[in-house]
Amino acid sequence: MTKLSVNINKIATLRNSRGGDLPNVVQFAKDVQRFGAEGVTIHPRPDERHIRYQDAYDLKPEVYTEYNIEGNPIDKFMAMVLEIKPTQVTLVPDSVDALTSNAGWDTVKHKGFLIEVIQEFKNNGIRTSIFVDPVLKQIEGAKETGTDRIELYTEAFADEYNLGNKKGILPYTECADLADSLGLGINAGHDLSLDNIQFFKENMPNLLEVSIGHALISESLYLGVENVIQMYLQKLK
Ligand SMILES: CC(=O)[C@@H](O)[C@H](O)COP(=O)(O)O
Ligand SMILES: NCC(=O)COP(=O)(O)O
Repeated sequence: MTKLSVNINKIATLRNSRGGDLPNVVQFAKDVQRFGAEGVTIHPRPDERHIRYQDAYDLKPEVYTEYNIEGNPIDKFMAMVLEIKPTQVTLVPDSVDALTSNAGWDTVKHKGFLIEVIQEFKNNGIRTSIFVDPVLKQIEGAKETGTDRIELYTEAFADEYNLGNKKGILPYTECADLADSLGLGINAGHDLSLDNIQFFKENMPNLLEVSIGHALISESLYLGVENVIQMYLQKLK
């Protein structure tokens, strides 16, 4: 059984575009859980252009499933996560100006830093995960940091799948086998969608959790628009 954690960054991005509180991020988190999502993921960035730090606090009492906070562990991020104490923190090495996450950690180069940060989160009872590319030496490096889990960065898989190349799954299955043998839990995310998720899941038997945002929110718009148009037409009669 693989848990679905819904990344609600896009809801905050839409809200921020008009400055008000529509759509309401906390209400959306409550709704996705009511509809069956098994977790809520947010990824606050230093410039807060998507989800804001205040949202992370506001969500805390409302997320009764798994609360996963992703981000680069700069001081401000660490202080916030240590105060909120979500179920899981996922460490992502984003640069400040990254449009979206675009690389996993170099777990070999940053081993010392990651050991320190992970220890601090674990001492506070927060499960840890590290965002990594599907590269065997990065999985071995992740094991040495003491992390509970890895999150496999799935953009490369999604791109290949889109092009019709199903072999793009192979680095992921190899890394998953290795992670499993090392006792690391396996999460995955980035560009997963209704198109590719079933194939990914079927090939990753030990997949604990996926976090999905961009495609899931876009698909919700496409799949919901007919209903909403009909509702407007009724009111305009
Ligand atoms: C680590 C990861 O792949 C996601 O957190 C992704 O970065 C979503 O963040 P944005 O919605 O800010 O692009
Ligand atoms: N960790 C990945 C995530 O939260 C969502 O990524 P995406 O579906 O928005 O690409």
